[in-house]
Amino acid sequence: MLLITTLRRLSMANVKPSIVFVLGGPGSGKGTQCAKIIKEFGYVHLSAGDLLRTERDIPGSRYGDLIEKHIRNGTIVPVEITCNLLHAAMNNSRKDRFLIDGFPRNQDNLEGWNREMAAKVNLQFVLFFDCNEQVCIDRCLKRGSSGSGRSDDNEESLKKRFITYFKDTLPIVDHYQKQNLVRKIDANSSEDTVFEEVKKCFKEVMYSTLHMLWKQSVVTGWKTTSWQQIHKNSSSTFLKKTW
Ligand SMILES: Nc1ncnc2c1ncn2[C@@H]1O[C@H](COP(=O)(O)OP(=O)(O)OP(=O)(O)O)[C@@H](O)[C@H]1O
Ligand SMILES: Nc1ccn([C@H]2C[C@H](O)[C@@H](COP(=O)(O)O)O2)c(=O)n1
Repeated sequence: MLLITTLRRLSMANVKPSIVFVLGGPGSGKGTQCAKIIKEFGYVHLSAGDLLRTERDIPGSRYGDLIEKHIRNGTIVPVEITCNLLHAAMNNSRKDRFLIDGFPRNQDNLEGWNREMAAKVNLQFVLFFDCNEQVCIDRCLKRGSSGSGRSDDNEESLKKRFITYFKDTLPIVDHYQKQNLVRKIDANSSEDTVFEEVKKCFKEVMYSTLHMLWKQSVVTGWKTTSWQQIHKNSSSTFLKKTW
């Protein structure tokens, strides 16, 4: 146990915040799954959409009208606004691991992030929720009729949001796929079934990071137990508590 805690500290010696981008169509379950991930694995959840809605609702915000126009039209707010909100939320949290939900959503988002933030963080992977369009639409309409209060949970906005998703967001997923960074999850089934897949994915990434750190510690001559011993000790309860 002590050993792995030490390994983790070593990993943070060179600290850059770790980021997982969470992408998928409107209603694919990004927010729902992020809520589960933070409980199990201790990340901070930052939803670009939520940050924009909060900014829109601040009385006198100079961006309020612009944000609302984009939300209703299903188009994407200029990256300078979204990236600043994300950056501020990361700084304010004082934590070092973030799920960034609903970003980057188009080429402008990607370029702005690469300009301002990419070098300051460690992008772990992109979690991509692959979900049938009609399943997503039904979920969002149900969310709207159950009182979400969202101005875009209606058929007209959803049509536009899906046009943006197919035209602008999927190419961003492809971009990261080419770098082998995408972990695709089938998001059509129940919340719990989807989460089982999500958990597998996070555990794989964590073990492979631990393994890399363990190999480094061996290279630098640090006395360690065998990898098998570490693997045996790092149960999922352990990962939940310490990772
Ligand atoms: N696997 C699932 N099965 C059925 N309903 C689900 C599932 N996952 C989420 N939902 C429901 O579908 C709706 C949309 O889910 P959620 O808000 O998590 O999606 P999202 O991808 O974050 O959406 P958006 O991009 O519009 O913010 C919610 O009402 C949620 O309770
Ligand atoms: N990177 C982003 C994320 C969100 N928005 C705007 C436009 C979206 O339709 C809306 C809702 O986002 P969601 O809650 O579905 O993630 O917010 C954006 O412009 N840029």
